[in-house]
Amino acid sequence: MISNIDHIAIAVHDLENSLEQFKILTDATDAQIRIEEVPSEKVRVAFIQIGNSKIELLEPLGTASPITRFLEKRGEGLHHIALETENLEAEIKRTVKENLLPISAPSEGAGGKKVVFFNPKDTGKVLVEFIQKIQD
Ligand SMILES: CC[C@@H](C(=O)O)C(=O)SCCNC(=O)CCNC(=O)[C@H](O)C(C)(C)COP(=O)(O)OP(=O)(O)OC[C@H]1O[C@@H](n2cnc3c(N)ncnc32)[C@H](O)[C@@H]1OP(=O)(O)O
Ligand SMILES: [Co+2]
Repeated sequence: MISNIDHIAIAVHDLENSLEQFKILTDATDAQIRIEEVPSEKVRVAFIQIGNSKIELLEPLGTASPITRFLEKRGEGLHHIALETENLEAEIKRTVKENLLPISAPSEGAGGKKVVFFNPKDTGKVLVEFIQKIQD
């Protein structure tokens, strides 16, 4: 089951600069913000927690990052939405049954959570991430 919109991600050139803007927009305190490097995805990321969801700001780590390519082709802006589930494998099986296949096998995202992406060409030109909830 998809239980929540975990985050909405925005590709940015300069994480600190964009974070300052989004702190003003959201009135977030430092306690709501977490910054992390995710080498497996070649990104540096800032999460701003807002209720049950987050805004994820993505800065590329190096030229091979998918965010580098995105910024070159499309500039800064909305990059993906992430849908949360308690059972990633079950959700992948469910979509595969409907002929909707992920881009690749699940990998490690921010906070060590398992994530998987669907190609925007199959999902209304919007990149969609599934992210597995860590059980409390
Ligand atoms: C922080 C870790 C993790 C988390 O825990 O939340 C993350 O969020 S990591 C985020 C970064 N990682 C990824 O984005 C991985 C998944 N992405 C990919 O596999 C690729 O970027 C892609 C989506 C398959 C595109 O790669 P590629 O085909 O090589 O790029 P092109 O530049 O050739 O684009 C083809 C086509 O797709 C359009 N496109 C690209 N990115 C997006 C996007 N984010 N949203 C919508 N559309 C996108 C691009 O414009 C091209 O379209 P056309 O020009 O019309 O052909
Ligand atoms: Co994400």
